[in-house]
Amino acid sequence: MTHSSHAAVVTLTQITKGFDDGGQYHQVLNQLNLSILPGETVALTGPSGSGKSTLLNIIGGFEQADSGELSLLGNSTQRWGDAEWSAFRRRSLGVVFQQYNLLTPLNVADNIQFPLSLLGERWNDWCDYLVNKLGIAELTQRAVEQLSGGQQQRVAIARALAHRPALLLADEPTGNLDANAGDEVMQLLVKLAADAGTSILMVTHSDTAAQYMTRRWHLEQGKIHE
Ligand SMILES: Nc1ncnc2c1ncn2[C@@H]1O[C@H](COP(=O)(O)OP(=O)(O)OP(=O)(O)O)[C@@H](O)[C@H]1O
Repeated sequence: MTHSSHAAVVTLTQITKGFDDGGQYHQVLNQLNLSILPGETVALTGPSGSGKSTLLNIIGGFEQADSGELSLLGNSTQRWGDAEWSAFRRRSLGVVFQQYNLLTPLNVADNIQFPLSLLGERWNDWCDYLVNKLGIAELTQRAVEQLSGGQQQRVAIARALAHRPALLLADEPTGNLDANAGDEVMQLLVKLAADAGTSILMVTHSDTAAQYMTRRWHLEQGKIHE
């Protein structure tokens, strides 16, 4: 896999996806042509059921489009098998969900180190920077289930950015937080992703959260309106 710093992080060409809905074909994504450049941040909005999660899942390789082409970091994914997808996710992808999905038997530091350990790397200065900025430096030895929701989401952000991925996929990252905690998390997410050179694609129902991104894709009836 080559990695050109000038290539788009994500390029979708004529991406189409539908599902069988009780014998009827229901088209969710209709010939989408989109790209995300290095460092760009995009809010993905749209009504419930419009296909936002489906689009995120296709970009992360968790679901396959019916037709069209997906390129990541300038590489067509058409012929990728499990090994190429794993390598891409390990090296170049971070994810943050509404449910924090932390590894509960592990403490904070081990959660943050986890993506690095998959790359044969260790805790480093960037990890120190992340936990300091996120205000969780004092919590690194704590079990994650002892933390508040806002604290757990900060740990999830540190884990998602620990390996400075090219792309962060976020699905309602502030969905479980109150307005103040949500604003704080969004500010930190945007700042730290910028420091890491990470592009963001974030699904959200929240206008407030969407405003933190520089672009907005509104998905409705299979099409994106920007
Ligand atoms: N595996 C599947 N099999 C059948 N239908 C599916 C499948 N996955 C998604 N769908 C359908 O595709 C449509 C889009 O679903 P998706 O979850 O992507 O929407 P969404 O915009 O993320 O919704 P929400 O905002 O409610 O999370 C929905 O009508 C859903 O029922």
